[in-house]
Amino acid sequence: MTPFQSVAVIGAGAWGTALATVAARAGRNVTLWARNAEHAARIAATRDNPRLPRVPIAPEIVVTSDLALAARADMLLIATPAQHLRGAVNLLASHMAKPVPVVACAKGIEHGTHKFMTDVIAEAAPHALPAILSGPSFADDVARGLPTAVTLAAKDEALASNLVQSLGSATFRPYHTTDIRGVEIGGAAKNVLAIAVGIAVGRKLGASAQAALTTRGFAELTRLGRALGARGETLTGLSGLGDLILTCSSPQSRNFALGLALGRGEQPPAGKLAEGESTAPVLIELAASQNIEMPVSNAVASILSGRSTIDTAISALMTRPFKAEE
Ligand SMILES: NC(=O)C1=CN([C@@H]2O[C@H](COP(=O)(O)OP(=O)(O)OC[C@H]3O[C@@H](n4cnc5c(N)ncnc54)[C@H](OP(=O)(O)O)[C@@H]3O)[C@@H](O)[C@H]2O)C=CC1
Ligand SMILES: O=C(CO)COP(=O)(O)O
Repeated sequence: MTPFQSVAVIGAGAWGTALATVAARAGRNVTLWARNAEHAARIAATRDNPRLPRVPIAPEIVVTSDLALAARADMLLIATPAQHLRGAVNLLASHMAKPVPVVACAKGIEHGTHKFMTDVIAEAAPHALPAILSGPSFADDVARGLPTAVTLAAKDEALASNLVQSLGSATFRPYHTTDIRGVEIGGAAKNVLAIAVGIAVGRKLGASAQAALTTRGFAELTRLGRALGARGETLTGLSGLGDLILTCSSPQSRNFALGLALGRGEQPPAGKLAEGESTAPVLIELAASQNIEMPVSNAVASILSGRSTIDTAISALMTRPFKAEE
């Protein structure tokens, strides 16, 4: 029997709902927590979440807005947006009676502190056992049971492996690692880079430009990862290169779709969370503090803040001094 029989998912958005479905398929007793009591009641009654429409929510998943109930689970998955993760874990911490694994499922870096998600968990809930789950996985694909593989990292290898045993199934295949930082960097940076590639595609710059930007984006993600102690195999693995490839190649990605709209000169899709928008300014601050060059991410941050037009940013990227490829 798995050491973690019950799972609570905190945050009933698209990803939280998909993860609740994953845990139920793996045979766990699942609670899905929504912060809004009315939303929780509606999802519980209709077994449908407007944030992930047309994906039936299994009857055995308990949907609630009672945080004390959710906090009783053997493991907790936090699926809020990255900038709300601290607030959610702060609330949870007062209900956590014993040290339980708290798995960050958000992709980003906290504004102001430059902290990655597991560091935020460790600060907000000192008794938690922080972990992170990330990789190429669209909520809709995952919830529909399409084959998906991700990375799950915790400091302790046995814990990471037990978490994998608790969530894995024939359609959802997590790989474990102890390289928490590597997993966090890949998930945060790929969203910013996907906006860049979306812009290029929206501007009709061609398939060659799409491949070049994705590859040079990966080079800067790797540079930052190495500087922060990430392992090469994590950066080239599912949560790094894997998620970058997915997000930089599909309009199903909200980050890519945001870039696409910007590149076409259209209004970005309304009400869609694109984490890269929040991550871009903090990512380039973090890179600058480490003396790491991230020209593609810088271009995205400049465009989003209005400091640069798209055409100026593209021209600046293409006229940088020639250099050796690394
Ligand atoms: N969607 C996807 O395919 C994937 C998403 N992710 C990551 O998961 C994270 C969440 O994304 P996603 O679920 O798609 O986003 P959504 O916009 O679909 O949902 C976000 C959810 O978070 C809830 N929320 C916001 N603030 C808080 C808070 N303070 N406490 C509790 N809940 C809160 C919202 O509640 P309310 O409804 O009340 O506003 C909403 O239900 C992001 O970091 C994203 O990068 C990772 C992999 C795949
Ligand atoms: O993280 C994701 C896929 O791995 C989801 O990507 P978007 O947030 O860009 O939709």
